[in-house]
Amino acid sequence: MKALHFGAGNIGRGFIGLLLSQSGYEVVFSDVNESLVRSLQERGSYTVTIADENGEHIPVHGVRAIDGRDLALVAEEVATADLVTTAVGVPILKHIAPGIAAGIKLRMERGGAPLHIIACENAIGASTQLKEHVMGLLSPEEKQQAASIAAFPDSAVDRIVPLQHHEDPLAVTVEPFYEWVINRSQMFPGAMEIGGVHYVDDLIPYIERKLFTVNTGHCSAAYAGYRKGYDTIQEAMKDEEVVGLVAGALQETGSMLVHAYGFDAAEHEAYIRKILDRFRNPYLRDEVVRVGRSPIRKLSPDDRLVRPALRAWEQGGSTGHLTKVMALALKFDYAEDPEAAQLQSMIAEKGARQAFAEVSGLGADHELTERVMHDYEQ
Ligand SMILES: NC(=O)c1ccc[n+]([C@@H]2O[C@H](COP(=O)([O-])OP(=O)(O)OC[C@H]3O[C@@H](n4cnc5c(N)ncnc54)[C@H](O)[C@@H]3O)[C@@H](O)[C@H]2O)c1
Ligand SMILES: O=P(O)(O)OC[C@@H](O)[C@@H](O)[C@H](O)[C@H](O)CO
Repeated sequence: MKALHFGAGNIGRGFIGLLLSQSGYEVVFSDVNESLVRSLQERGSYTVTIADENGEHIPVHGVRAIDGRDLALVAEEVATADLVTTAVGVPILKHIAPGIAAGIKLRMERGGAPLHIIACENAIGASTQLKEHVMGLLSPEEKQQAASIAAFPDSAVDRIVPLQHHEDPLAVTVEPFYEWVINRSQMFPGAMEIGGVHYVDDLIPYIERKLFTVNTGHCSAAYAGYRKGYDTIQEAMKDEEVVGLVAGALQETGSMLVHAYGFDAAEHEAYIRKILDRFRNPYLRDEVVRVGRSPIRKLSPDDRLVRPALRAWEQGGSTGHLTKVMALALKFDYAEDPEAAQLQSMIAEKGARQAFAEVSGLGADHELTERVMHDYEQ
């Protein structure tokens, strides 16, 4: 069995590639980073280290890599794969769509077997977004035929993999915890399941619980930590003021999630506590600028801040910590992050209120915008 995985970066090598290899797949990475592709081609293996007291090294053997810019090569791999996965970042999905569309066409010409294409990105409905990009490149007839040969089940992935700073460019250190949940109801019936993956019939509660707890909490620590001059999440989580903000934001999203999905309140509390401990993992060094990266995406309507805050507000719940985090996101002026730079230019040009209204999709005079602006001024 062969899995083609787009994105040989941190989560690609440290989570998806590792798990697929352990499940018996030959893993082929497609990436546009030339030196990364060359190293993988030369070595055909890499090592994942688990960030805990044992520091286990897990070798991943028998991997291949291809240049993601070579459309014909990508299409050939898609046409002959048993599974396609991605971890490239949501904005990149449209750029990998042409190779996938060309591969599906080849597969249809050759009468190939049905294929699952799974985006492992931090977003609600990422595979569905990828499907729209891919289908947009096919003719109406091809689209109809493609529906019976390619399915795009949505998924939720959870494993903290920081930026890597090793001498070995392929080495990757990951936290021990991992969770990969896939929406079975979007799969072809009777399809083979991947070992170590949790399959569910309704993904929405899982992806929202993950995104609005792990990622809301994570970016709260990042934006507060950045403001206070900390380099890492681990340093920020030693500051009681930061922890108070993170925990407060997670109480707000937690009440909203328990109310919306009927999660057991005590179990959700335990889930939050475990996540706070994961952020504190002393064997990891996770930079605040990675976790806070792309603040425009993180402040967008369906992402980890605006969506849970709006839903909590609609339910009559508290949002005071979430609005503070959004104000801190507006203050994330890390010049090397292109979205942070763009957001700061928007703020300089139009003012913070208008910039926030545009990126969040909330009106300039929405009550939540008022609260964010109040926190921003403070
Ligand atoms: N790192 C984490 O802790 C983590 C955890 C869960 C989910 N995610 C999600 O996984 C995705 C990737 O995150 P990451 O931290 O691994 O980032 P990363 O930057 O380490 O990896 C992304 C990889 O995609 C490659 N890429 C870019 N354009 C490409 C293209 N056109 N074709 C093929 N490859 C291309 C890059 O060269 C890079 O190697 C993001 O959506 C992120 O939100 C990350
Ligand atoms: O990848 P992003 O930019 O959406 O979010 C940054 C981190 O919060 C994220 O990568 C987490 O480490 C990951 O989602 C944990 O599962």
